[in-house]
Amino acid sequence: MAPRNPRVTKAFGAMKDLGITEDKVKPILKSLLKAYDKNWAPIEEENYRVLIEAIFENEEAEASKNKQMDNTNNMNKMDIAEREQALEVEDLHHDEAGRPLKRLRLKYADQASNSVGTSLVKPKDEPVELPEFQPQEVCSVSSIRGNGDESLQSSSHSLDKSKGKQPVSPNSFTVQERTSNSQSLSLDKSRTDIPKEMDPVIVPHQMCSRNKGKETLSPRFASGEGRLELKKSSPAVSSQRNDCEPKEEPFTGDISECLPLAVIHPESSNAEDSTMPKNSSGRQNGAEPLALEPLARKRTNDDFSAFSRETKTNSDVTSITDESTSQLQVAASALGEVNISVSCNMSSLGPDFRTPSLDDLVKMVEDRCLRTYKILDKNFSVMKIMKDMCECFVELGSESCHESEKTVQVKPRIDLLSKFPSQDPLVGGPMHFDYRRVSDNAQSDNVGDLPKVLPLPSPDDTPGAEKDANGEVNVDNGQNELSEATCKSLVVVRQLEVTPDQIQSLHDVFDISKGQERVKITLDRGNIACLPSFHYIPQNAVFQNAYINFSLARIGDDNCCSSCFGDCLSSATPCVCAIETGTKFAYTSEGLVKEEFLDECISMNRDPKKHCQYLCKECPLERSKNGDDVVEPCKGHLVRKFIKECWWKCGCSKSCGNRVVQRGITHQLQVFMTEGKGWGLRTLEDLPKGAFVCEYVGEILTNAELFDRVSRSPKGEVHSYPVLLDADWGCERVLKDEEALCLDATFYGNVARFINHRCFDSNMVEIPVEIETPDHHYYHLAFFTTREVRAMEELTWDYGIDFDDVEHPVKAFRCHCGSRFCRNIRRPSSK
Ligand SMILES: C[S@@+](CC[C@H](N)C(=O)[O-])C[C@H]1O[C@@H](n2cnc3c(N)ncnc32)[C@H](O)[C@@H]1O
Repeated sequence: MAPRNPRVTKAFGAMKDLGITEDKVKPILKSLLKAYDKNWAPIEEENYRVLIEAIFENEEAEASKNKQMDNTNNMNKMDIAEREQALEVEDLHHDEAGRPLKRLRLKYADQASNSVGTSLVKPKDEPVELPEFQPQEVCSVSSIRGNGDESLQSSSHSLDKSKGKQPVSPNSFTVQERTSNSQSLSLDKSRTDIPKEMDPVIVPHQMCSRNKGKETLSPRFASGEGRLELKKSSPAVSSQRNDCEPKEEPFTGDISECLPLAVIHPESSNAEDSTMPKNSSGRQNGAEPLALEPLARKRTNDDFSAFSRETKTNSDVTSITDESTSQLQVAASALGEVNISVSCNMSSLGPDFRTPSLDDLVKMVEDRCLRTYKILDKNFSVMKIMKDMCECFVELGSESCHESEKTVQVKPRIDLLSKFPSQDPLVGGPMHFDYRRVSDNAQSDNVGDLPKVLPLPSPDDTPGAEKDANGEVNVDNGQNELSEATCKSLVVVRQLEVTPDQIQSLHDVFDISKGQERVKITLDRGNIACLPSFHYIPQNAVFQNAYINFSLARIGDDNCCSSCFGDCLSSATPCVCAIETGTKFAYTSEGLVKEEFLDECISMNRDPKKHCQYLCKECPLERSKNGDDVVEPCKGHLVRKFIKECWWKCGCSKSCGNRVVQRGITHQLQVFMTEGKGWGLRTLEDLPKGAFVCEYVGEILTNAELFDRVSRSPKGEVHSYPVLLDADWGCERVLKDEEALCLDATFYGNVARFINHRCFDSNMVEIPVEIETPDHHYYHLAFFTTREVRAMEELTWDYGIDFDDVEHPVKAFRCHCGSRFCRNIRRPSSK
């Protein structure tokens, strides 16, 4: 076992003198060291005052939690008299038999109430009586916020602002609320109805006063978890003026402090803060000069979707004191330093823990990712993911200034090893990835505008610039301490000409469905910036005029199996929902389309001429081509075989085997770049014949809307191939414009928008599926495999495109399907 760090020993000794055991001290000390970036000085100051306070707060938070639980349990059982009696006994017990920590704490707290933890925020309207040792300043209360426009409630305004260094008292703590609620919250400790996920995070305010005039790093103690995290009081994060922020004192530019100037907390960066004045460029005005652009910009759901997914959901954050074990923070300084920090709960680390080597760590993570996430690319790299994160952060943050900046130097760096010497058994800590942002702009004196940027000659000219094996330029001009990294460095030099479309795409690498499908839909790693911009929707949505009637009243008894229960497929006689498919269900119990039915569908699609075609009296397609003047005769629409699935009004269960398409995508799919056809879709797993892959989802347009849209679209705008829902068009009556429907996935769509066409022998066939409507006017278009499809095979369907129809508003492409039956190849070149 390595010798223990003497400072650790000393700290344990000092705590032992106070009757605090090592096992209580250890997690707190570890967290503090992490919070202070291994700077012992503030911890050792004033005979470990910070440490003692943090231990007290942990104790109290735990006791408070237990007490609340006990009270809730007891209250349910006792009548009022018993409650009063019990409270008296409890008070007595607390007074007489308080634990050493509690007694110590009371020495400071002449106002301490009976209820544990009353040191927390007082209600706004109650004046706070301060003990004489009330601290000079109080950190603002900040909050992990949801996407709403929640405002923050701070108690700080009601507290004394008198100067002078004071010992920390129970009343000197404020509470950070983490909430996903859209309501403002003022946490009153007397309340027992505080939801668990709003467990307070306690901030020893002295950290603020100590750092007055500089950016403040407040260690936040997540009660009950023995965890601290660094938190900067920034207006971009806390929407109320921070009382401990430097109001008069400008930023010193003291890089040695190396404090984050802005922090994006998971799901917290709804930076458009109505309480903060803005200058004409939309940035925050006022005395806080250091908030970075990325935080001053309005955050959209899409913008941060990748971060959100990779970080935490609101509920994750709010349940921090329970199951949550990790948190991601991104911090940026005005000097262009960005620090991505992952905090993990290390409470289970034993005393023998040794910091592993960086190479071992990276290797292990990569192995795990390859196994766990079915990543098939053996070149997958953790460093690449971290680099991507840095790039995304830069690109997001640089949106407003990208015109004036030519290059960005991204330099993620893992300094885990150099920062955490292995001989200190207590110190684990976050991985830091640092990068510098550099432009050819002159250095700005106005720190309130943009982060300062350093002039950068072309990377190749930069003194100390070296090209690594990948041709990436690694710059070290010796001007900053961070560039003296002894660890691995990655440098990427890239143009900042990134459009918002590309930014959105960058966010979708890990799941282009943004969590809206049951499975993740990944994007192949290559060329991620080129993915077309579109909104992922998992279900069709009406664009504007389409007439679709979903009402339950339309589903009569003869359209649903209300007397069924359980699984319709297992009943002896098929129910009414099977009538559509000839009183036989279309699906097998494995959820596959039955072979016989499937083969018929394939055959009809492959040779429509051979099969029956409807002819409309007045074809909506021709009508939209030619207007109302001369409507050409209908060229025919394929007669289609429908599947009818059970639905809400049916009596069967949700897991009934006659519900396949409505359950959504279940197989692992990936969008990838094909040769000659743009993006395509492939399966990452073997699929049997008849398997449901996905449905074609898009905007439901009227046929007229589609043609109007296509004709107005700028030249060169690529439309994903729209589909007509024309199965019903051949019915007796003439369809009105709003009744002739189609689907367009160009702007809103699902993964099907990436499926390419293959003439004749495609491995998927589209089958119309009736779910929530009793007729064929509106339906779902679902793709099923026509044969076994091996993992990594591209998925294709035959668009039914007539390459000779030059009048079709959606222009045909030059087909590169590669099929030996390709209809486009046979087309005479003159056409
Ligand atoms: C539904 S999208 C498919 C996804 C598309 N490849 C992309 O990159 O977004 C249809 C478009 O893909 C292209 N495409 C599809 N199948 C093709 C094929 N067999 N040969 C050439 N281009 C094809 C055409 O540009 C077509 O308009």
